[in-house]
Order: sequence, then C-alpha cells, then structure tokens
Amino acid sequence: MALTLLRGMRTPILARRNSGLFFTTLHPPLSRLTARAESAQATASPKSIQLATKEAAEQKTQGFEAVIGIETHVQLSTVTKAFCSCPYSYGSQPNSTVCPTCMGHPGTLPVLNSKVVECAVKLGLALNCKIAMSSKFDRKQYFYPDLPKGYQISQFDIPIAKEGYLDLDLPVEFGGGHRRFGITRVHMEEDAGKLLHSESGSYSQVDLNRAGVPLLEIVSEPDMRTGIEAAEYGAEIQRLVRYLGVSNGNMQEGSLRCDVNVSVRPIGQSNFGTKVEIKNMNSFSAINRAIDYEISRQILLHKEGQADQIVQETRLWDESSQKTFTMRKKEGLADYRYFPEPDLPEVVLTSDYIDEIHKSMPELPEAKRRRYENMGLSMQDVLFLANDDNVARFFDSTLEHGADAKLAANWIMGDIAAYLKNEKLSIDEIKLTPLELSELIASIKNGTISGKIGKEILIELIAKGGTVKSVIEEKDLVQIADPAAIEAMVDQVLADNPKQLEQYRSGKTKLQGFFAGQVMKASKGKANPVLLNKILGEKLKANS
Ligand SMILES: Nc1ncnc2c1ncn2[C@@H]1O[C@H](COP(=O)(O)OP(=O)(O)OP(=O)(O)O)[C@@H](O)[C@H]1O
Ligand SMILES: [Mg+2]
Ligand SMILES: [Mg+2]
Repeated sequence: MALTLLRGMRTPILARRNSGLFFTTLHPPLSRLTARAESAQATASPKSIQLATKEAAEQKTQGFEAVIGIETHVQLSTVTKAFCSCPYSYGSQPNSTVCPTCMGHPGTLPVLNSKVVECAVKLGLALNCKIAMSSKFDRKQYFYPDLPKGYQISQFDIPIAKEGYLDLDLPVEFGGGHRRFGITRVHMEEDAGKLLHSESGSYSQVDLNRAGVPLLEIVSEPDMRTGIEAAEYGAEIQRLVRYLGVSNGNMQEGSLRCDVNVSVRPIGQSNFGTKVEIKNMNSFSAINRAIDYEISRQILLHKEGQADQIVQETRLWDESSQKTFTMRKKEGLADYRYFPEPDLPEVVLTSDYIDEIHKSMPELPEAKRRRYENMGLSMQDVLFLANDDNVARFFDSTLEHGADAKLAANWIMGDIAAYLKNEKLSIDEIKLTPLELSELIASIKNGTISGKIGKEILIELIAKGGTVKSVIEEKDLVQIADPAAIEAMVDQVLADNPKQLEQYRSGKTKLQGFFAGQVMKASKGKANPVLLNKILGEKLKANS
C-alpha cells in the first residue's frame, strides 16, 4: 500500500487507496525540477558547462583549491523503527510497514528504540568522538509530502557524539598516503518516506514504509580537498558501519547516503567560498565524479567573473548527463525552526553503559590495517584484506591455523578473489574453510603437492568443501618426489622425442622447457618441479 497525491489537488488525500500509495500535489516531482534546471543551465552557459566536464582535471589545478565536507546518512538495521515498533525491510509493499506513529497521526507519541542509542554510541566511539552523557531530540520543521508529521525528529544543539576523526589510507593507485578527517558530530534522527514520481509528472505517490526508520547522520569537517578523498571517506564510513554491524551500508538501496558540500577558493585564501550541497550519488565513483564536475563548474564561474552565481543551494547529481543541477535553494537554520522535542525525554547515559559498548566492539578497519602493515604486507594487500570484514576474518583465521601471512594473502587475493568475482559470491558463501586453506598452504610448503595441483584442490574445496587430505587421496594427487620415478619418466620422454633431443644437442637448449613440460604432463602435474628440473638437466648434459 502507498499514498498518492494527485496533481491539481490542494490537500493530500489522507485515506489509503487500493494501490497502497498516497497521492501528492505539494511539490513538483524532482525529475521535473531537474529537467527545468537543466534547461535553465543549458540557456545560461552551454559552452561553459561542456568545457567544465571535458577539462575537469586541468581546471582543478589552475590556482584554485576545493573544500569538501560530507554529511552521511546511515540507515540502521535495527529490527524496528526509531520511535515505534514497525519493522522495516527494503522493497516491502508500499505502506505495509506503517502505524499511526510513523504516519504522524495526531495523538500518537514516539518511544525511543534503545538499539538506536546503542548503534549511535558504537559509531560515535568508532569515529573517536566524545559521547554526550546527556543529549536530547529536537524537531526540524520542513514541509514535504514524504514527511508526514511536518517535522523530522533529529538532534540539533546537543548531538549524541561530537568532535571525532576518521583515519584512512588512500589506495596506492591514487597516490597512497594516510589521511585524518575531522568528524564534527554524529546525531540520531529518523528517515522520511519515499516519493515515487509518475512518468508523466502529473502525480506523485508516497510510500511511508521508510518514515521513522532510524538514521545516524555523520557530519564531517570540511577537511577533504579532492573527489578521491571524499569517495574514500565514504568508503571508510561504509566499512566502519559494516564492521560494527549497525547498517548494511548499501548505497543502491539508500542505506548509506552521502551529501557532499563543495566550495572552491583561490589557493592561499583562508576564508571558505560559498558551499553547494550535492545529493543523489549512489556509488563512491559517482561521489568522485559529482565533486570533480562541481569543482570545475565553480572554478569556471570564478574565472568568468560570475562567482556571485555560486549560491548556497542543493544540487542533484544526474548520472545520465554526468552533471549537477539546481534542486532547491538551501534552507537556512532559521527556516527549520528547530525546537526541543517535547514528547521525548533526554537521553541520559552512564559510563558503565558506554564502557560495555566499547568492550563489545570488534577490531576496526584502521587498527586492522596497522596490524597487517606490521606483518610486513604491502599497502595494496593491507587495503584489500581490511576492506571487507568477512575477508579480514577469513584471513585472520587462516593465520591462526598457522599459515604464513604473505602466502595466505596471495591465495585470498589471487585464486579465491578471482573465483568469488566470477561466481558473484562473498567469502562467507564458499565451502572452503580457513583451516583447509592453511592445510593447503602447508601441503605445498612440505612438498606433498605442487603449487599447480594446489590450485586445483583449492577450486574443489571452494565448490564442494571437504579436506585437503581427502581430495589428495581421492584423486591420487600426492606429488611424485621419488627421484627414481622421475628419472624413469624423464628417460621415457627423451626416448619418445628423438627429433627434439637432436635439436637440443645442436644448440637449441631452450628445449629443456619443452621436455620438462612433457614430463609434467606424463606425471599429470604431480612431479616435483625442482627435482624434475634437476634430473632433466643432468640427463640432457649426459646426452649432449
Ligand atoms: N564552505 C564550505 N565548503 C565546503 N563544505 C563546507 C563548507 N562549510 C561547511 N561545509 C561542510 O558542509 C557540511 C554542512 O553540514 P550540516 O549538516 O552542518 O549543515 P547543512 O547541510 O546546512 O544541514 P542539513 O543537515 O539540513 O543538510 C559539513 O560537512 C561541513 O563540513
Ligand atoms: Mg546538508
Ligand atoms: Mg546535515
């Protein structure tokens, strides 16, 4: 079920329709706003905009510097909503998980879900913030059909966490390096519903399932200077919420939404320029591209003497045109008319409560990266392994079973990662266990099997499970390390290939590789390669 608001009607219909969607007329659909903005832009300065896209990279360095701050909304994966007992799951039938409280009916009262506080404290601690022993909720007023109460319950002047920082390592391909970005605050709030706009633009529909779903908003300091830094900041927040288990961090489903604020200033100027807020990016790469576009758009306006056209506004990123467009002028603080939420008491915490949460937290990405780095792994390996907590757990567990760190990393990043990518699986969905990976590594190291056979066994274990030992026995894969057996095979191959032997004798010594290959083939890949090459070398010498 979802609400539908019909175009031309003065007030929204409050009754539910069969479709479940409520109808709205209050605002033109965003798609039409975008279209309108697009045509305005097009007539304003078409050449400039085109130029901005093409020359984004060059423009960036021409005497200007970008300043970027990010507001990240993290949708919490609690069982019930923030202030009522409705469940929420992405993709449910419209308006099927709603109640009078989250639909904002008069006379209903919110009751705070304690899990939301727990998640907020977890994330606040993970972001190195000061946790407020006492914080409160406020009402943030604005009128939009997806906000049934006409205000959002949020936190204004006393957020649950503030003054933290986030550490990350930039990927090697982007120049590498460690970065620390300031975190201004983390506060609790509720999500709004969703508007679905008709193709024709004549009506919009409202789905209130998402209304009242708990969010944490993380506000960063304006510490980033490039699109890459901003995208990596977003990726690190995603990693954190997944490690902590507070959210699935899925950007496509909107569980993680980054609004980026961008301004530019001439290098050397200490004051910030006017910021523009950009929304609607559903991947980290889109964040990077949207910022690059916006930086070049703003620099171009500066260069054309039109800096006054950069106004505090919200712009939407449009993936198809790879541009940003005006969505609305930004509300100022006064427009929100914040005031304390009278229906919710203060959130008062004890230090025991905070300590308990602290103790329950897993090792976080930054600590993991430093630990892996200290094992002597390259930054590329470190970033790969710590990127996904399931992968990191698998790696750690393999090491606990005695495997060498570099060898385990190579297997996980090489053959295992390739298999996962191919089959679109995650590491916790395969049958291979960390114990068996460590056994496999040990079996290669002690010469029971060759590396080549190891790869075959690995695939078998990933797909079907079982143990290294059982696969070796079942398929008779034990490496042939008996010199007499290898010698016999070498003799046979030399006898079977008289022409090549003749060529070898007359100087084509590269043919040693050919003979080695033939022996390996005859042994079904089981001959110990070191021994094989040694014996073959000796035989060839004796034969020439
Ligand atoms: N001049 C600037 N250039 C770029 N970023 C800025 C600038 N000034 C502030 N910022 C960043 O903009 C963001 C502002 O977020 P904040 O939530 O405080 O306000 P808002 O966007 O006005 O509010 P709302 O939550 O209603 O969107 C912060 O991340 C901050 O670091
Ligand atoms: Mg904002
Ligand atoms: Mg904000």
